[in-house]
Amino acid sequence: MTQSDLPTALPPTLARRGRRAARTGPRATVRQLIPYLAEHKVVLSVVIALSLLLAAASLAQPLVVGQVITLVEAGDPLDGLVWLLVALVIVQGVVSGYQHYLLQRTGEGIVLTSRKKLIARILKLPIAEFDTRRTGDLVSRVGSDTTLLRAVLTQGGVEAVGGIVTFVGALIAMLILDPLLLGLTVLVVAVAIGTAAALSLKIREASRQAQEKVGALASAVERSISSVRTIRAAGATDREIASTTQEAEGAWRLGVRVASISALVVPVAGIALQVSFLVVLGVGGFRVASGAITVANLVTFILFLFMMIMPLGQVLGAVMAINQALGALGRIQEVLDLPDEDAGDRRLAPLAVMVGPANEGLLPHAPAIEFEHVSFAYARTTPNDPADPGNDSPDEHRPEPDVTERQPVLRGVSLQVPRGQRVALVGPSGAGKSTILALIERFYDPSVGTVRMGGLDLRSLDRRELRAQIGYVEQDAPVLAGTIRDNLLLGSPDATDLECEHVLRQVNLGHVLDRDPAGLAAQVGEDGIMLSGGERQRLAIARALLAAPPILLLDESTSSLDGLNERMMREAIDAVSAGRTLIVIAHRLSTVVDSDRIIVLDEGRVIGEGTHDELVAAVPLYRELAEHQLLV
Ligand SMILES: Nc1ncnc2c1ncn2[C@@H]1O[C@H](COP(=O)(O)OP(=O)(O)OP(=O)(O)O)[C@@H](O)[C@H]1O
Repeated sequence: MTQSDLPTALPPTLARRGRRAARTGPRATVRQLIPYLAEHKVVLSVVIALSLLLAAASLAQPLVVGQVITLVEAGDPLDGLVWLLVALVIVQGVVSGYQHYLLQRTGEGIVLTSRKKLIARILKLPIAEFDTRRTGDLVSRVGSDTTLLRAVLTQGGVEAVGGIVTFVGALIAMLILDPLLLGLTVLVVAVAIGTAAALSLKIREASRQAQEKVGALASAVERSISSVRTIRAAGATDREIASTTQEAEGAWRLGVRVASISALVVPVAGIALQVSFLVVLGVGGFRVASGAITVANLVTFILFLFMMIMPLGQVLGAVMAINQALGALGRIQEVLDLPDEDAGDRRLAPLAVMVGPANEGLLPHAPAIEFEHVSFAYARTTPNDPADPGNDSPDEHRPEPDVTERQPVLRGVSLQVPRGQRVALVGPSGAGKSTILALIERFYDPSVGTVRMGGLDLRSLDRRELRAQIGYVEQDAPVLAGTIRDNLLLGSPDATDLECEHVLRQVNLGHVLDRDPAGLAAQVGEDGIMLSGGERQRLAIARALLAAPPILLLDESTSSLDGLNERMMREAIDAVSAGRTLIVIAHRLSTVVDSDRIIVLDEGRVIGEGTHDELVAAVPLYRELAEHQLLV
C-alpha cells in the first residue's frame, strides 16, 4: 500500500469552507439566538407584559404632573393627584425590581442551557477533534462565551420592548403638545441614532475577536498548569509567565477595544439628550413668551422628552449586548454544529457480540480482533489551526491552514488476535502500536481496509456496545483526578467496596488502601500524581478487571520498574489476562516472553509475527529490540 492509495484530500468545497471560516471566524445570526429565548417564552411574556405596565406608568406621570401644575396655577385643590403620582412611582419601582429579578434568572437559565449543550457535545465529539483543538479554548467556550448570552436579557433587551412603547407614546404626546418642538427634537435624535447604530455594528466582530483571545489565554494557562513540573524543571517558569501574560494582555487589548466602541455609543445618547433638552428649553421658552404654549405644556413636553430618550438608551444597550452575544454565540454554535462521534454511523439493531473465550459468538470461530489490509492516516494538524487564534494579526493576514495533507501511519496492516490469547505488539517508537489500539476502540476508522471484532466489521457495531467489550489501559494518564473509588467505578458504577478492594489486591495495590486511612476515598491527585507510574497503571488495570470485559487493550508503561514493581506488574497482567483476550503494547521483555504471540511493527507495517524464539531467529529488528530488553 502506498501513500497515494490513501484518501488524502478533503473535497474542495470543504477545504474552501475551512479556509473561509479561518478568515472570518464563526458568526451567528439573531435567528440562532431565538431557540435560547423560546425556551423561556412564558417568563419572557410576563416580563414583556411588565414592561408594558411600566411604560404605561411612565407615560402617565408627565400627564399627572401637567395636571398638577395647571391646578396649582388655577389655585384649585389637587384632589389626591399627588397621591396618584406617589403610587405610580412606587408601583414602577416594585414592578421594575421584580422584572429585573426575572430577567437575571432567565439570563442564568440561558447560560445553563448553552453550557449543558456544549458539555454534552464536547464530550461526544470525535476523538480526532481533540487532536486539532486546544483544550483551554473549549473550556473557555463553556465558561466564558456562554456568560455573554446572558447580556441579551440583562442589558436592556427585553425592557427595550416596553421602551419602544414608551418611545412611541411619548412621541405621540409630544406631537399633540407641540409639533414644531417635536420636529426639532427628532432631527437631533435621528443624527444620534444613526451614529450609534453604525458604531454598534462594529461591536460584534470586536467581541468575537476578544472572546477568541480569551480562549487562547485559557489554552495557554491550561498548558502551563498541566506541564508545570516540566516547565519548572526546565527553568522556563519566567518565560512561560511572560508568554502566558502576553496572551492575557492580548485579551485585555481586545477587551479595551470593545469597551472603547461601547464607550462611544453611551455619550452619543447622552449628547442627544442634552442637545435636544437645550433646543426644547430655548425654543420652548420663546414659544411660552409668545403665548404659543403654556408653561404646563412645556414642562409636560420636557418630561416626555426624557421619556423618549431613556428607551433610546435601552435600545442602544440592547443592540450592543445582542451584538456582543452574537460574537460569543458564533463560537458556541461552531462547536454545537460539529457532528458527534456517532453521526453518519449506520443505524443497526444492537448485536450481542460475544467474544470471550468461553462464549458462543455470532461467528464463534472468528478471531477476537482482526485487521485486514488496514491503512490509516491522522488528519494533519497545523500551527495555524482556526481554533487557535494565536496572534493579534487581522484574520486576513494569517496563513491559511493546511487541512489537506495526511501522512499514513499504518500501511496495509493485517493481523489476527485469537480469542483468549495474549498478543504482544512490539516495535520502535512511532511504529503505529498505539494507533492499532485506537482503531480497535474506534476512536478513528481506518482510511482503507477493515477492522473486525468476532468476525464483524467494527463499523457495523454500536460504539457503546463495542466499547463495553473492551477494557483499555492507556500508557499516559490512565488515572483521573478524584478518589481511588471514583477511578474504579468509572466503568462499573455499581461495584461494591468489597469488589473494589478485591480487584485492588489482585493487582498488588492493597497497600494503597492500607497506607491512607481514607482507604478507597483516598485522593489520587490530578492525573493520579499521588501514585507512582507503576501504581497508576495497576489502578487502571484494576478498573478494567472490575468491568471484566472480554477483551483488554494494555499500553504498557515505558517507565522502568524495579524488580519488585516489575513482578507486581507481571502478576497484575496475569490476573487481568486470565480468561480474556489481551492485546498488550509491550515495552518489557518479561511481558513479551509470556505472550502467546508477538507481532512486530515497523513504520506502520507488520514485519514479523510469531513466538519470541521464532522472531529472535527470523527478524533482525526484533532481535535488536530484545537485546536491549525492548524498552523503546
Ligand atoms: N492524534 C494524532 N494525531 C496526529 N498524529 C499522530 C497522532 N497520534 C499519533 N500520531 C503519529 O502517528 C505515528 C504513530 O504513533 P503511535 O502512537 O501509534 O506510535 P507507537 O508505536 O505507539 O509509538 P510509542 O511507542 O512511542 O508510543 C507517530 O508518528 C505519531 O506522531
